[in-house]
Amino acid sequence: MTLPAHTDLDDDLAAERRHLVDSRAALGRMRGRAESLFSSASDVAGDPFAAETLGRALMRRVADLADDPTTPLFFGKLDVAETVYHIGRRHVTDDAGEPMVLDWRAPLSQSFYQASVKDPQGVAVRRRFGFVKGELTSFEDEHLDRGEELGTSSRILTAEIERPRVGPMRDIVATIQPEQDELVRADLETSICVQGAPGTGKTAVGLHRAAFLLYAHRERLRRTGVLIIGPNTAFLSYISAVLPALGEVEVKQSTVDGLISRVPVKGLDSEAAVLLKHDPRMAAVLHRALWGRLAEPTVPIMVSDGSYRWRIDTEPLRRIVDEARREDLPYAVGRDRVRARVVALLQRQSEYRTGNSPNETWLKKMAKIAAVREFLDAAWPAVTPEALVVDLLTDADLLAASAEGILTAEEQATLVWAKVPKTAKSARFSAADLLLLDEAAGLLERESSFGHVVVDEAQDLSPMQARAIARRSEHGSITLLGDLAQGTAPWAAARWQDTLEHLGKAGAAVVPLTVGFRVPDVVVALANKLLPALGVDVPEAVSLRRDGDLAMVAVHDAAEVDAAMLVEVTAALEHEGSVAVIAADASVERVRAHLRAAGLEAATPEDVDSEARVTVVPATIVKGLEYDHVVVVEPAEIVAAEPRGLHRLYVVLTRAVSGLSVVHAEPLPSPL
Ligand SMILES: Nc1ncnc2c1ncn2[C@@H]1O[C@H](COP(=O)(O)OP(=O)(O)OP(=O)(O)O)[C@@H](O)[C@H]1O
Repeated sequence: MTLPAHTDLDDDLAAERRHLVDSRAALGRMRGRAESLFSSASDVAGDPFAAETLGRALMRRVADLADDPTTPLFFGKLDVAETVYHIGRRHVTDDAGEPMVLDWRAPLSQSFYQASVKDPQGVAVRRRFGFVKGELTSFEDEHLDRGEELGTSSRILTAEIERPRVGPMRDIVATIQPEQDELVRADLETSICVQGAPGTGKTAVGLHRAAFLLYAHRERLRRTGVLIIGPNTAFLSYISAVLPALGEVEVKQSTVDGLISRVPVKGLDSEAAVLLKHDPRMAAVLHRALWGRLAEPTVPIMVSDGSYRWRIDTEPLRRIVDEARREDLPYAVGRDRVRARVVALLQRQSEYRTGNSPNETWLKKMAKIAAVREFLDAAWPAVTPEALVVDLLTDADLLAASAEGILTAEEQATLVWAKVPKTAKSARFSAADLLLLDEAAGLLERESSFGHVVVDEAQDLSPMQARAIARRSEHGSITLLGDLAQGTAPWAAARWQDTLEHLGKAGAAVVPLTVGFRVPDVVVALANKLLPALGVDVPEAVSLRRDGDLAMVAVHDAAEVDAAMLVEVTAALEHEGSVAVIAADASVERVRAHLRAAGLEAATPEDVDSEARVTVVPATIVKGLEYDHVVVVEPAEIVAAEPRGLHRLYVVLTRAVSGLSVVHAEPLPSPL
């Protein structure tokens, strides 16, 4: 590549810096205009309601235009057909409305991520900018028209990947890779499943796709909403800053448990009961238990409205119930439908007899009148999710009838509660019961559907959890992100197709990501030794990172492990960036105490804004997180702690950005 003469380069840099200053000033004016519109909203709008609505929209606009001096307004530039376009986190226009910076999500910006020598898309030159503490300090050009292309050897990309990690996750808009961009910009109707090795950017892709869809379908998604589902609260706090940094604040983030928590958890299940309650056969059992409540009408309805007496025979009543049953509506909707049809029959009789249509009051009265209510309570009884689940788990006969041919007698016995609660409301539901309650609620009434749902660490979804998500994305699309090799739940998927089916998105394509941006190749090589033992068919990761250190520290005695850990932590603190000690859950407090005794107060993984540089993380919480330097304490103990311990160790070994130390007294697990 030929570099321009020294002075040209300086001139160029100066011009770009001027554009940065001008763009910032223009953004300030945009905000000023929005603010003055906001303060005069009540004069412009005709009535208080309109003023309120307009005010809210303008307030949002003012917030949208906030300028964060620590993030550069643009990070790239395209030279297309003699016109230049700066690409940044948001649109900035000058006073005449001409673009000064294009939003990275705009259609034209796509070429910044996708243009290549082979397919230049009209781009003559692509420029990437380097920043140091918000100051524009350098740039890097690719003259695509002269056959220059840097790909992953871009110095600016490398610097971004190798930058020390501190605090919460950051956006990657400046360096999204072509295969990531394709997933980010997949259209709203398309559901996709991304299988990617650790650190290939699955989480990043999911979050950027949410931001992209919100930009491309703002109105629709503002109405229906976008939901991000993550494995635990530590993970949610780790990713919580990414979307706001991209200007998107109206996205709901939750765990599956948070999504379905309709009652407080007070009960505890046996391991066998937990497994069963995550099994999709429970959906079939609940379905049968609910619809088994219907009973054939055996007595006619006889009512009087004060002036006349009306009668509906059992035959038409039977027809009404059968018809509604065949319509396959949610149970509670079906019940309302039956009531409405009974009232319609009474209405017709009244019209026939009196020659007049009865009024609203009459219709309402008939809908609630005792005879109609009694008929409904017998033929199509009302039920709550709580009552349905309590009945099923406390009434062995009902369970036997509902589970016949679905669950074995032994499985049924596993489910039955020893104590019958006084009322359904006072029942001590377990965490797994929440899944049954949610399933029951979904049988009774339709859930409202999000426009788009991103599910991270999806390999750990149980079929019943997937069904809970399916109910909330029935009319929307999903982005499913995960790695089968990192499946640690007892029900973890072995094939994506199964999960997709439970999610109601069987047609979604499974797309691999294989380029790793986090884990250095020496560390990847160590973790990859575990892959053959994990029983899944996934492509190995290829690391972009040639830097990075791996240290295997063997000590002779378990009593020396903590001291060796402290040596590794102290050495890691000599370098920039975050340090994590990952240990089996049972050893976390011991490790923390040892650090404290040495004067090191360690943070917890939930506390992403902590000043402490060292975090102690239980092995079961570390999924999805990353730290510059990771010290793993006693891998054998991590493996022994749970049935899928080797999968857990694979997760633990792939958290390091620049260095990994493995401290052990026990022999390493055999694949290593
Ligand atoms: N295109 C990119 N440019 C720069 N950094 C990137 C890029 N893609 C991913 N990264 C970085 O790589 C790291 C790993 O990304 P991410 O957490 O999204 O991976 P993941 O596939 O979800 O990992 P895991 O399987 O461990 O959950 C993050 O620090 C992320 O910012």
